[in-house]
Amino acid sequence: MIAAGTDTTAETLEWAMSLLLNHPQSLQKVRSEIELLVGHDRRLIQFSDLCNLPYLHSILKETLRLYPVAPMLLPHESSQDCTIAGFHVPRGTILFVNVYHIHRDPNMWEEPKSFKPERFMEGATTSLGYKIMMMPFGMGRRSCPGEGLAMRLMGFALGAMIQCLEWRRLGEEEVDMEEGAGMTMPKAKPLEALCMPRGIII
Ligand code: HEM
Repeated sequence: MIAAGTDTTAETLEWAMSLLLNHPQSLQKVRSEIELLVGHDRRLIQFSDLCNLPYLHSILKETLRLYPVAPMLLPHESSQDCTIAGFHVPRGTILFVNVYHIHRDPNMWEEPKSFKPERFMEGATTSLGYKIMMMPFGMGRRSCPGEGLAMRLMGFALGAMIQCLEWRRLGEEEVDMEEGAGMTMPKAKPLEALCMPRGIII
């Protein structure tokens, strides 16, 4: 449980912050959302604020779409013979679901490789993919039991990092977004960035 809940959330936050550093307009937009809700009275965001921060939530979803930390989910074994998309799958076959590919399928997603948190905002005109092809936590009875906890924890952590700290890239160059190897999908190069305390915590 500890292993399943630590690398996954930490790596997703690293991907999210890397994406935000490469998309400063999204970083500014989410900061404005937080400030509009919390005000400037030095109050740290709380868990109860999360349901009123839809853009923050959309950033996490878009991060999990582009960089699902379990890109092939976990191996499953077919309990009986079945046919999937015309392929015969005998009982006892080990199956992987390539979520990384599904999340970037151009038949399902508009501009699949672009970072566009807006696609997850309510009322946005989204493609079919949004509703049925988003599965960073798996699907069905063996899907991740930590999903609710993970989304709240990551929302709070990312929100607090944005609220309390000013973030900058090391230079003009964009943050390298290459994926590394591993069962969970780490960044090939760990994120290095500059951060400074904002007025709210001084
Ligand atoms: C970004 C955060 C996380 C992601 C993306 C994630 C993703 C996943 C995925 C894809 C699976 C396998 C589902 C399948 O094979 O169909 C899984 C299983 C699991 N996850 Fe998570 N997870 C996250 C956080 C957490 C947290 C915070 C916990 C608990 C504290 C947790 C506990 C578990 C456990 C116990 C399983 C195994 C469930 C089973 O075998 O039935 N996960 N997770």
